[in-house]
Amino acid sequence: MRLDGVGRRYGVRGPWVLRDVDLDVPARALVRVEGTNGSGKSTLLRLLAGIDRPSTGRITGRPRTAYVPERFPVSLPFTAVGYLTHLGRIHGLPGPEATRRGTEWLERFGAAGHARTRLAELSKGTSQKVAVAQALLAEPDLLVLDEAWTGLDGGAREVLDRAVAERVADGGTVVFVDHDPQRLAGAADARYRVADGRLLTHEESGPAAAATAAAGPQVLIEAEGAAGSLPDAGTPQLPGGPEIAPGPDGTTRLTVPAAHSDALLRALLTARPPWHIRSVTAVPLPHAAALPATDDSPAPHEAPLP
Ligand SMILES: Nc1ncnc2c1ncn2[C@@H]1O[C@H](COP(=O)(O)OP(=O)(O)OP(=O)(O)O)[C@@H](O)[C@H]1O
Repeated sequence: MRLDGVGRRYGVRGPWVLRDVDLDVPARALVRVEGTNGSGKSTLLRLLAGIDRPSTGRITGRPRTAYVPERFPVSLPFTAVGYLTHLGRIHGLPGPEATRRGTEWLERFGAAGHARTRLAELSKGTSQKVAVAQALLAEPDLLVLDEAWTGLDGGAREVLDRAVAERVADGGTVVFVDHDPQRLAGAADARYRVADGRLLTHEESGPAAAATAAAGPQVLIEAEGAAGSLPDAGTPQLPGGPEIAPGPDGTTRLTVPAAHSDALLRALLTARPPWHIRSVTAVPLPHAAALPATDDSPAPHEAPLP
């Protein structure tokens, strides 16, 4: 499956929760997604699970997918096994096979005694076992787990850890979010972080990367536009978290690490109404002044944009 230029905002004027997400979801892989509260992890997982659609961009090549949402709809009028049979049929299984697999997963999770209990009467932990079982019984090619371990007892967490490993061993892909940084520690094939509306690889987002970006080359963008046209102006959601200062003739000067300048330019140019870019200038590194000057030192690059 592939995400190309995917963005998601809630409401036509809402702030962008995700922007410009390009992602190849590999086959046979365990993928961890991290990020602070409210950064957009669940939003990304809903897009990956296919239960929400991007506001912009495209998702192609969707495999057979199952999803454990962050919140389970407990008010549905089913017993646990009735619900699992129903969901199994939605996943394309014949009814008796869906019931067999559902019952088996309830047994594995130590919840067989609640097979005939109505969903509304289940404890939170047992509801979560049912939520996880409905996804596992489908044996999907892509399994999306949004904090699926939360509320499970220790034994059930181990069963889910094993089930995830089995899915990947069978050639599936599991994408998960979990608040415990030790969850499946060391097993993930890829790690991503949602930050400032962007999806970054673990390497791009680590403290070392942040420090390198901050200490590395900076770019000064001089632009003209209506402050109100940038929904995220002045918030960390603006790519690269630029330093913003008034410039000459009513312009605004935005300084960002060079690694984020393209993303910031895109944000300015796609704002409504769009900003006009006056100039983009590489800022010399602060320690450059301490180095002996040479005649062939590169001059700061200054490039007015069309
Ligand atoms: N259905 C919705 N309607 C409006 N805004 C939403 C909706 N769902 C999420 N948001 C907003 O999108 C942003 C990202 O939310 P999301 O739930 O994706 O973050 P998260 O990283 O999963 O957070 P948490 O770690 O707290 O679960 C938040 O500002 C949230 O308020």
